[in-house]
This record gives sequence, structure tokens and C-alpha cells, in this order.
Amino acid sequence: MANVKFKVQLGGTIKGRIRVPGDKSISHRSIMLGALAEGKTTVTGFLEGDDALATLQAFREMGVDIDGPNNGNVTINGVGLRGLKKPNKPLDMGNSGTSTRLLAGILAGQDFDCELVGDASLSKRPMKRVTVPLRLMGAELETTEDGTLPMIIRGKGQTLKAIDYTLPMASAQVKSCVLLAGLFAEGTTCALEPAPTRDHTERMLNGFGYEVHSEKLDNQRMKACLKGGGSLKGRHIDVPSDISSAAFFMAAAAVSKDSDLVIEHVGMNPTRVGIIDILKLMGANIELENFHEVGGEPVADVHVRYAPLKGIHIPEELVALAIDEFPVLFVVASTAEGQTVLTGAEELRVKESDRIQVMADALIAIGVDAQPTADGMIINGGKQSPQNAEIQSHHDHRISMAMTIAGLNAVSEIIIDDCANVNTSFPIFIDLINEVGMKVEVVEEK
Ligand SMILES: O=C(O)C1=C[C@@H](OP(=O)(O)O)[C@@H](O)[C@H](O)C1
Ligand SMILES: C=C(OP(=O)(O)O)C(=O)O
Repeated sequence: MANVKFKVQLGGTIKGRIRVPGDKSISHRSIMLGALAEGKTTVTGFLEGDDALATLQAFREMGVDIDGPNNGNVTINGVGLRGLKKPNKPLDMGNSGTSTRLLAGILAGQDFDCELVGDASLSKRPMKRVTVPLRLMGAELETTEDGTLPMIIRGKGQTLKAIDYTLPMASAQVKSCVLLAGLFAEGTTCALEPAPTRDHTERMLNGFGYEVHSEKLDNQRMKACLKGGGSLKGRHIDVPSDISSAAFFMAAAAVSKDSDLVIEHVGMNPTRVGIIDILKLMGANIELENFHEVGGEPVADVHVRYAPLKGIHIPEELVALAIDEFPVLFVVASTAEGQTVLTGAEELRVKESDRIQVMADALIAIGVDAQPTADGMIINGGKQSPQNAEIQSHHDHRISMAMTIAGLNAVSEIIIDDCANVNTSFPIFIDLINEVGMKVEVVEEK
């Protein structure tokens, strides 16, 4: 396969009015719940990126009739909770942690064996976090000794046991895995999280008429519970634009002089808006306009104008609410005056890459004063020394995009290696970033 490199020209002013593609987390869940529902589910705004397409393809291979995607429109003819069929081959989850961990929960309750495989990056990511609770529920699963893919899920059609599970880490994927397995369990399954994480699974299950009870306990901890054995009713889902994709554009406009950008129809779920809170704490000028609700999820237009930024200690309670945005937030911190400190974010080490180490290496390579720590990063911003650099993305779409944004304030040319991975979450990233005022050339090397 050709190696796709991004050659980023320095500088630029970010202006315009854009719309970024659909939310990845909601797109995955629309296929999963649509497939498990009775009747037809129609989806608009579906993200046609490789990760969400891996989920779609997996359900096709399990016998679900799915039309599309066609310009973000998908129709799923649901087969009900007991209607999935054994696929003829291992299901390829590509680069997608969300597909793998949520599907593991669904597959644990089936009456057929199934194998999940993935690419080099996904095959290194920890899966014990889902095999541990699923085994407690009575599921039979096998992984490598290290607890990584490939994963075999042995389905005997057994009814799973409901559990009351306290998650050891703040992870929406683990919470969702447990709740989805809970659909196939006898009794009430609960997932208690150490800090609130994205709640799209709970919201969407409720939207499909499957009651999930969520309550806030002490210390902001959330507990979500559902009773097994119910049914989901097909519905329409309008997927809002992905705040995690919008984040690259918010950051770009926040760090470049004279910028003025509107990003339309962005998902504003309170469990996802950490990026906005953090940028505002740094001094960013962000206004939310045209607030409204689509299908149970709040959306707004995000208006960002340039303002000088300062370093901060990022409040730990915002970490899970901005978990995918740290690569680009590190870039923002490198341009802000003073020190930015991130703590409590060790989960970043087990994403598509080790996002603490990889971003520290990339920023140091372009002359930024950055210091990785066990659970975060210390960045002394506002002073970069000129250094030409060729950056490695390490199979991580968010590194490719974050380091592109670094070009706005870098003092020497940036080339990023291995960038085809932006297709996992944001296939039109380069078109949009060039449209709003950057100059990024895509070079394909055989
Ligand atoms: O549930 C989801 O859709 C996701 C949850 C997060 O992962 P963790 O739950 O592992 O933190 C996030 O990083 C990922 O991009 C999408
Ligand atoms: C962590 C991410 O996704 P996933 O875990 O689904 O691979 C991401 O998109 O940043």
C-alpha cells in the first residue's frame, strides 16, 4: 500500500463556515442497536469512515440486511436480540477499539462462536478490560496470553448472569460492553464508573425504547443499569457532527491570529464537551450558537475566534470528557503562554498509539518543550526552536491530524508519515483543513 504523507506548510489564518462528518461513537451504536432492534432503523449523518464501516460490515456478515451508506444515509433491517447469524469468517475490526469492545459484549450472548481480529495497532490494545466482566457474566472467551486480539467468543446460547460491575477505569467502551451483554442476561446488570464517560449507549438504548436507569452517586460517579431480556424498537437516528473531529478545527482557529470559524451542528452531549471547557479555561474565545436537540442528543454551532491563550493545569474531572482530544490539546498547549500540565490521563497510553509518548516525541521533534509523565504531560508553551521534522503517526489518526494543526505555529516545515489512517474517523479532513486556510499537500509514496 502507498504511504500517504502530509506535507504541512507553515502558518495560515482559519476562516469559514464548515460542517464536519458524523459522530463516530454514535455511528457505531446506530448500527449495533439498529441491528438488534425489531423493525427498520434509518440513520442520517452516518460517518462513512473505516471504523464505523467495520462495525457495519460485521453486522452484514452476521446476516443483517443493511442498505447504504449513501451520503450518510443507512437503513438497517433489524433482526431482534436473537436474530444474528454465525459469520463465515473472523470479523475484522480494523483499527477500531469501539467496534471490538462493544461487539464483544453483544457476541457474548449469542449461540455461535465468533472470532474478532484487527490491525497492528488494535492487536496491541488491552482486551482484558472486557474479558474480565464478560467472564463474570458467564461468557466464554479466549485471547492471547497478553489479553489482546485475536479474541474468540464461544457462544452457547446460554443466558448470561447479570452483574453489578465497578469499572476499574473510566471507559465508555467497557461500560457499553457490560450493558450490551446485559441485554442477554437474566436480571439487572449495572456498570458503575469511576468518573462520567460518554453516555451515548444509555441514551440510544432509551431512544430504542429499552429502559436504562442512570443515576449519579457520590463523587460524580455514575451508575447505569438495565434489565435483560427486553426488546428494542427500530427508529430514526440523526447523527450530529463529531465534536472529536470538530476539535481539530476549534484548536486551529484558537491558535492562529485573526481566525474566525463556525463549525455547524456539532454534538454537544455533556459527556463530550471537555474540549470546549478546557479551551475556554486557556482563554479561547468560543461561543455556542443555535443550540437545539436532534434525536436525544444536543447540538450547536461552535464559533471560534482567535484570542491569546495561557497554560493551565487541566482539571482531572475533564479528562474523560475530552479523552480523544488530548493530541490536539497538546498542540494548543505548545502555543499557549506558560505551562500546561495534564495529570490523571494514563488511559491515553492504550489508545491507537501511546498518545502520551508519541505526542511528546512529535512535539519535541518540532522544537517544543514537552515532558511526558506516567499519566500525562508537562508542556512549556509559547517558545519553539526551529527544527525540521518528519513525524511518525504510529497508526494513529489523531496523531496525523493533531500534528497537521501543529503546522500553524511551527517554525519549520512538518512532514507526517503514514497518514492514510485519517480515513478511520475523518475521511475529508484534508479537504476541510485546506478549505479553511491551511496548506497541506498529500504525497503518496509507493
Ligand atoms: O465508547 C466510545 O465510543 C469511545 C470511548 C472512548 O474509549 P474508552 O472507553 O476506551 O476510553 C474513546 O476513546 C473512543 O474513541 C470512543
Ligand atoms: C480511541 C479512539 O477510537 P477507538 O478506541 O474506537 O479505536 C479514537 O477514535 O480516538
